[in-house]
Amino acid sequence: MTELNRSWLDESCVTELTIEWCACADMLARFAMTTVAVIQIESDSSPSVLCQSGKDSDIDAILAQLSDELTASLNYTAPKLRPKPLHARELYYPNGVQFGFLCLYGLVGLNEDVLRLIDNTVGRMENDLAKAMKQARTDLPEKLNADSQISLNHFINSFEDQIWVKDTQGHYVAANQSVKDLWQRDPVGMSDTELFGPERAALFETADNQVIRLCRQMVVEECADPYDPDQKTWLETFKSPIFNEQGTLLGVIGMTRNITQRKVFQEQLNLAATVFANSAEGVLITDHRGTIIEVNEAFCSITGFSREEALSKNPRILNSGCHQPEFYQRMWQEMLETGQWKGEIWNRRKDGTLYPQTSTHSAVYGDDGRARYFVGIFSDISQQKQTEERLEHMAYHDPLTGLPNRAQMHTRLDDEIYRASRDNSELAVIFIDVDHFKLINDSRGHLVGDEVLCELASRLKSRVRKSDTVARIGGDEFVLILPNINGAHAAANIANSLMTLFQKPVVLSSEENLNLTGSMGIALYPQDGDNRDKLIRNADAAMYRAKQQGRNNYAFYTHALTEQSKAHLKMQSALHSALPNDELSLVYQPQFDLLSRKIVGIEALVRWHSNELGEVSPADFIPAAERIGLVDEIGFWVLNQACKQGLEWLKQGLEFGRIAVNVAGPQLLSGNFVDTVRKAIDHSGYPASALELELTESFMIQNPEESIEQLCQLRQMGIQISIDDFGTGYSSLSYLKKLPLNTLKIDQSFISGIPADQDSRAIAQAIISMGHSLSLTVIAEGVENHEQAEFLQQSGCLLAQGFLFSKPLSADKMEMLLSAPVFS
Ligand SMILES: Nc1nc2c(ncn2[C@@H]2O[C@@H]3COP(=O)(O)O[C@H]4[C@@H](O)[C@H](n5cnc6c(=O)[nH]c(N)nc65)O[C@@H]4COP(=O)(O)O[C@H]3[C@H]2O)c(=O)[nH]1
Repeated sequence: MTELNRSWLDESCVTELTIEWCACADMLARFAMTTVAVIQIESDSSPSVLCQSGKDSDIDAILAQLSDELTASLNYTAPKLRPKPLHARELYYPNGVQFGFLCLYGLVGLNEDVLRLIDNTVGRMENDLAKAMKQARTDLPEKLNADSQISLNHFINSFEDQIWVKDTQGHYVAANQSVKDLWQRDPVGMSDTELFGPERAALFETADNQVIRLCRQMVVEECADPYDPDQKTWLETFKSPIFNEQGTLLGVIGMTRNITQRKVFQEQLNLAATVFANSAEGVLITDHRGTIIEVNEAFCSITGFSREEALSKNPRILNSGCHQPEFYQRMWQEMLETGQWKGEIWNRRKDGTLYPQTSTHSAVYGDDGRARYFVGIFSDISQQKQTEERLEHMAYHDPLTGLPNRAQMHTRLDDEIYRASRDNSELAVIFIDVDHFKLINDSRGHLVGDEVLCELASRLKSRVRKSDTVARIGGDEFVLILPNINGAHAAANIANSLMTLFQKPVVLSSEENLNLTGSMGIALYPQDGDNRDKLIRNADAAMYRAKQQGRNNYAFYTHALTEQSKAHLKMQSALHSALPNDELSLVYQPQFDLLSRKIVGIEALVRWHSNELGEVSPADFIPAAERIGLVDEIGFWVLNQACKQGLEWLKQGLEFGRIAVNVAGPQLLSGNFVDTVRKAIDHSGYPASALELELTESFMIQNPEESIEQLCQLRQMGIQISIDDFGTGYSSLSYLKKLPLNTLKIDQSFISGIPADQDSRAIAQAIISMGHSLSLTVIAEGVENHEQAEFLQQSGCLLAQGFLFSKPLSADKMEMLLSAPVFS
């Protein structure tokens, strides 16, 4: 409190001093023979003359000069005033604040005596100022209380905050009860040094001085409460300088409150802000309309959107399109109902890549109970998902070969059984065991064993369809699940082809070759077991039988199936040599007009006399040829042969109407059937109008599109089209109308039931009338007796073939028959 010159003195005190100092001034004026004045400096008003002796006309000018200087000085900092008169001495309060000047004007000379008297006078005056100040300090509380109905003490004691007043000397002159309670003493008369020690006092004083210098209220956050040993208490003090009506500084008043709680909140807020900013989890905050109002750094690094790009957008910018709208509807509904939603979402980053995240969305409610904000906290769980997938893969796969393990095989088999039962289809389970694998392991070591297993795994995988399962269920045991298998033969075919996988030696990394064999067991669903355990058990049992039978073999669960499939396989392999070995031939069965008894047509039927197997029925080998892809070749041979033979007979002048040749469905599906037929006709020179092609009804129904177009082309060539085995395929009238047909051939299963079976009779009659209504020729096959012929004739079917008239004949015999004019 050094610079500012404000009076500590009230009016009565000033009057007293004026009286006293006037006498002093008079005495000095007389002794020094000059004019003496005491000027009081006040910062917020003009300097004033407190007392004056003698007369000096310059006094007004001097006062004006002082006033200008004071006004020019900033912030109430009093300038070191040096009035113009010859001699002036400054007057100070004991605390160093300047009170004013003792001025001597028109001084003739300054001798030692005058100077001593001046010193004495200044000393006396400053002594008076000190006394007055002391008195003023003592009187201050009473002064503050004066004329107040509510006493100041009442007033300040009613605050819980600590209120105190210090004088310009830094002594407490007033304190409310709260101060006394907290500090456990009455601080009045004491200084901060006495109360808190010099260090803390210095801090307080610095703040006090600053308040005084700025001459306005300040808020100072002060260090921890000195009485708090843990230093956890924080104080906030409003400090303000106190001035009297004249603007003289009286001291400093302070109001201190405990802001520890606020500090704690503030710290928590700071902490939360730091957590928000530095969290590894992405955070986004939207307003109640769903507009993004804040995101954190992690949000930006996860999504790729900068803060500026995200703000004021809708979180839909992250929409991946992977979820249905209902998913988001359910999410919002749950959040609005419960205030929170937790779950996993697939989102899309700015660069378009998808990523999974776990999210917690929470609503933040306002005082009115309405959701004001929504906070979403999320983590990118791509890594976690990958780990989970890896773990799941490990849980369900064999680590050595990467194939599904036993657990996975069980699940897949259950699924396939369910599918097969739903679709009414069959499936096969094949159990494979490497023969003498233990020997390999023991003699060559486990590493070689592992190499063998890996090689086998990849061979097995490469041999089956994608929808099939190859599993390794332990050691050298593999299990194959083959859904949608078409019977035991198909399973046997696959088993056979799997056997060939063992034939090629395994080339080890040491470049050695290792020859292996395997044994397999096959169980079929549903015939060998309708559940997983039964199928596996039975396939396993079958595999043991294969081992017992000498290994390097496969076996079905039932012995009969094994034999049958082996026979089939044998037939299939023999079939490959049927054409090259010239083992095929044709026989011819005539077709008759029942009224005229004349031959109106001949059906060509293929025969196979296998060198290895003997006579094999076309009912067996034609389907086998279809399976192994030989039917086109055989069909072409039959067609050529029939055309050649027909031309031969025509050349001989024999009349036989047409030659009918059977066509297997796959021939039509091959795509170049029409060309094949054209080639056969062109090569042989046989007239197309004398050729009839027979297709089964079941094939035409299953493949209507493929059939109709090609049949139309054949018709255009003049070839007759007949539908074989009619009545077994449930063709509708409307479908039949679309087909370019000439003839319906009633299936022999209906003819065989005539005359005894009423249904057969009715069906035959219905077919006959249907054929006639469509203007088609109707012929019956498999007529074996007169009753059947009689019935057909009466029912309007006038064409027939069958053992009653003739069995299929060799070309020679047929020729003889054709030469005999009429059948009797
Ligand atoms: N029980 C009985 N059977 C009679 C009678 N009359 C004729 N059959 C037999 O009935 C079958 C008629 O041929 P499919 O219905 O076309 O049935 C044929 C046909 O679907 C197929 N097939 C025969 N040859 C060929 C051919 O060259 N190509 C094609 N794709 N299939 C052929 O093989 C099936 C069987 O032929 P096959 O054994 O020759 O048997 C012939 C024939 O010998 C009879 O009165 N009673």
